[in-house]
Amino acid sequence: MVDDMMSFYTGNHPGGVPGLLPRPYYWWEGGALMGSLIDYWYYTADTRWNNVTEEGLLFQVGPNNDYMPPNQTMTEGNDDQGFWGMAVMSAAEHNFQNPPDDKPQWLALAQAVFNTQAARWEKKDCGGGLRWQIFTWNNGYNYKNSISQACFFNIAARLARYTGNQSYADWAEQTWDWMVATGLLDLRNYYIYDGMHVENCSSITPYQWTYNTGAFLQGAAAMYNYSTRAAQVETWRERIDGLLNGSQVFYTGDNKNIMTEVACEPVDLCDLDQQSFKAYLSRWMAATTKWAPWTYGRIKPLLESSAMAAAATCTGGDNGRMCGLKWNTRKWDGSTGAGQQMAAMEVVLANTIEEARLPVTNWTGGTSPGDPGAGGADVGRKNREFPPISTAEKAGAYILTILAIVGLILGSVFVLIDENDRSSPSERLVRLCSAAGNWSRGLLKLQGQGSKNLSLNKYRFQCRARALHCGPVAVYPHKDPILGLDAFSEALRALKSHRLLDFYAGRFASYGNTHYTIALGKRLLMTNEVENIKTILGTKMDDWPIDGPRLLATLPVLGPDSIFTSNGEAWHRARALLKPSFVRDQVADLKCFDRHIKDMLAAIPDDGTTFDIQSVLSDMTMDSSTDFLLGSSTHLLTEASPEAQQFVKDFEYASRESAKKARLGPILYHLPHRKLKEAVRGLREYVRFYLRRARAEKKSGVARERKYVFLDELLKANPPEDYTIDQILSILIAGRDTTATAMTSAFYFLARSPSAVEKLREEINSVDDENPTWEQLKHMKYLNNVIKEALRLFTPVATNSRTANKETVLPRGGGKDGSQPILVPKGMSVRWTSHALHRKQDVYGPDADEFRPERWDSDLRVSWEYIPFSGGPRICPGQQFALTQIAYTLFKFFRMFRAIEARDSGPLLAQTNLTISFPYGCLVSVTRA
Ligand code: HEM
Repeated sequence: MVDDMMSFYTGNHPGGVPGLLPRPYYWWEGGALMGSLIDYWYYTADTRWNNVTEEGLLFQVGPNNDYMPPNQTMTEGNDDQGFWGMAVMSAAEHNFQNPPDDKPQWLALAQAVFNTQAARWEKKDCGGGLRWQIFTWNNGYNYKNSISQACFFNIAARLARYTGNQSYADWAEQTWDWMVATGLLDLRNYYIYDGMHVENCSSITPYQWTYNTGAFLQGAAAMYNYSTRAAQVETWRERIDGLLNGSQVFYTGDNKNIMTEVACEPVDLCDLDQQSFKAYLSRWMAATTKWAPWTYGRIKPLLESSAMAAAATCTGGDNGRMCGLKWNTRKWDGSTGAGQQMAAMEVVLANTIEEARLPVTNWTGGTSPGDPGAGGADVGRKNREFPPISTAEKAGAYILTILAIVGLILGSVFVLIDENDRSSPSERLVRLCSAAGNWSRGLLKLQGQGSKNLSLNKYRFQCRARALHCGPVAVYPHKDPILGLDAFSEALRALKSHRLLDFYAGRFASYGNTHYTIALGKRLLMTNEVENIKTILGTKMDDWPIDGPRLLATLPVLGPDSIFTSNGEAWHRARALLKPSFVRDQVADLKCFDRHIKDMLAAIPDDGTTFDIQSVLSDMTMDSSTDFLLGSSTHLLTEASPEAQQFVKDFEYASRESAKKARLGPILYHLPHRKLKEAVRGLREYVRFYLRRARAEKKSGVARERKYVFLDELLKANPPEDYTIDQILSILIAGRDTTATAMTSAFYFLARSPSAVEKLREEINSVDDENPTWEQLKHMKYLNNVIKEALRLFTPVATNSRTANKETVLPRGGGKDGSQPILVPKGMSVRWTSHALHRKQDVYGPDADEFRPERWDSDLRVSWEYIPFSGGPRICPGQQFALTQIAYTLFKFFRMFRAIEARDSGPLLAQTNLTISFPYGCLVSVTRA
């Protein structure tokens, strides 16, 4: 096992650096590996690796013999230094071969680490503790994490035991007390949480790692062993038992006895660092039994079951012996690494702890010379020795400066790049991304590299995700490392060429059903997962209000109080007001509609001339909508008044421009748009005129020509005038273009499918009445299949979005394969495309892109996989109204015409605004029956 572990080590190869694991492993893990080598020798007495170990431990001490080598200070944290300190402490305790006299000695090195860290104890923020990072300029300086305290506590306690010096014990006590006082160590369950930012000491990052518990456990055992006063002995005994109770959280499996890195293993998100953590819990649990012997009966069975499970995973790699990460699967999980090998080896060796020697002290055979004053210089804490800055780094720094300014212009962030800041471009990049928050790079890059040496501040979210066992999606569909410019310009090109829906579909195919994308420097989560859409629209609707892009696209026209733009109470009020107006009587009243159909049919050339059917259908839906809503049609198909023509012009302009504005993003969105404002004012005044007329007629008791007018129904509740206008315009926006698009796409497909037309006509002609009733239409199966299929393939609301109003979880998209839950941060907008959803081959079969109305005759069962009218509480209230109109139009059309022929070739391109429309129309010709 040791040889397999050492197959990752290159420090003893020609050109290798002693003590270091090769990149991408961090420096600290070299120290941890040295600790494993000392353990290996301690348990087995095999000395083969001792010289390599000694060489590695001595090579990394740095010029002041305190494990602060200048080339590591860029990222060195107290915990990193601590791991080297604990390794040399083990060397002293096990009487590992002592270095030559002219070299620093193990115990003195451990004391140097302790001294430098004790000097860093800082009371100002959070009342004490060590910061994670040592240097003010490093990310993570403002974070106080448990592992930094754990390493310090562990070394202090062991030094107290080894040297008998009470001042070490005092520091250990103080560290323990501070951990408890801050809540990082929760005495109710002895859970140890990750850490906290000094800006808010009460906001604790709540995930738990095995190594924190392990380091405190062994330290507590050292304190127990060191203590002489009965009360103190009893206190530490209690604490050890408490920590052992708390450690139970790390054991999973049927019998809860297999060690597991629970914050990352189940979701396949353990980074390179975390892959090794179980090595340390194993190491320190075993060591605990030496100083707190009563724990043996409890610890040994856990080590045994874990070792057996770990060994069962060691069947991988080219040699068939490499160990995996997930012990509780009892088979190799396909992963290999130094961490996996260290962990498996340590847990197996730990099982022989009973036979192993007791660690020594100064009085019980310890031979390592100490130096209580070592490490006092603590160089680097205030001054850093910089590696020379290269030309490439300078160039990188300039680029990043420019990008930072671009970030400001785009309204995202500005990262001040200080002339004296000598950090490398990649460090700056990381800082830029972290400050940007919304920018893509932060989470992604660091997730790949392991985030240990980088600020947890920027990973707070990722860490939360781990803690909650829901991994972030790992795929970012842009190549540009910073702004995602190429993805953005590709999307813009697709939008301009009316292929945005294909572009989205391509992204889903390439990057999975849930992935992040970039729009104007802001991250946006794309999802095509049925479960996620159901959660957003249904089960967790309250977490997902209309906001972000979806809101911006309608706000200029509708204002914040309409049914289409409001949320919460305001939305409930608007919905309650409108819902009764969608009554069955009105839906089934086809008389109002019949008039406009007749106008439309009369406007169609029946001499074989090519015409754009979308145009006549749009006119018809505007005429019928205004008639139904206001009691007065625009009569676009016959003799529209100049006011009506202006109204329609304003309506179309305002819809188009507000959609465009939404695409500019939240900053540029606020630029004034005078023409849009004027168009909106015109729209509202037009509706206001009819509203006042309806009020006046109501007052004077003038009878309506038609029995049902939507406005009359609304006025029964006597809402304020502008509020009523908001709602009327909402329905116009919601109902007009959607219905026109649904009809256009039905004709588009029928014009290309003579057999479907034949079948449809057969069904239509089987009805005796010229004017079918609502019930008759409902019973026409093929007709309804045609409509369903058209709504599937070109669903009018092709994309939609919502924005999380709190940190929340979606069921799918996290983890390596996207099958795990995913944590979504507050403020993140999530977009789905019903267009892509409706064409999923796993739901609709390999011919999902084809128009085949018959598919609805089969046993195709869909629920959230088919959502042309959305779903959940905000489901379209106009659904029956729209379906009836479409069915009636098709019925009347095919009673009059026996054939429809496509007069354009090429794919049907879609312009994507709030609803889709066909930018080049839909050219057809017809033949009279
Ligand atoms: C084929 C035609 C139609 C389709 C495909 C359709 C689709 C939709 C969709 C997908 C939504 C949800 C939008 C969102 O939550 O962001 C919606 C909402 C809505 N639709 Fe429709 N719709 C159609 C016709 C109509 C008609 C004819 C009316 C009214 C006469 C109407 C009134 C509404 C209203 C008021 C809402 C907002 C509901 C709410 O937020 O509570 N729709 N529609």
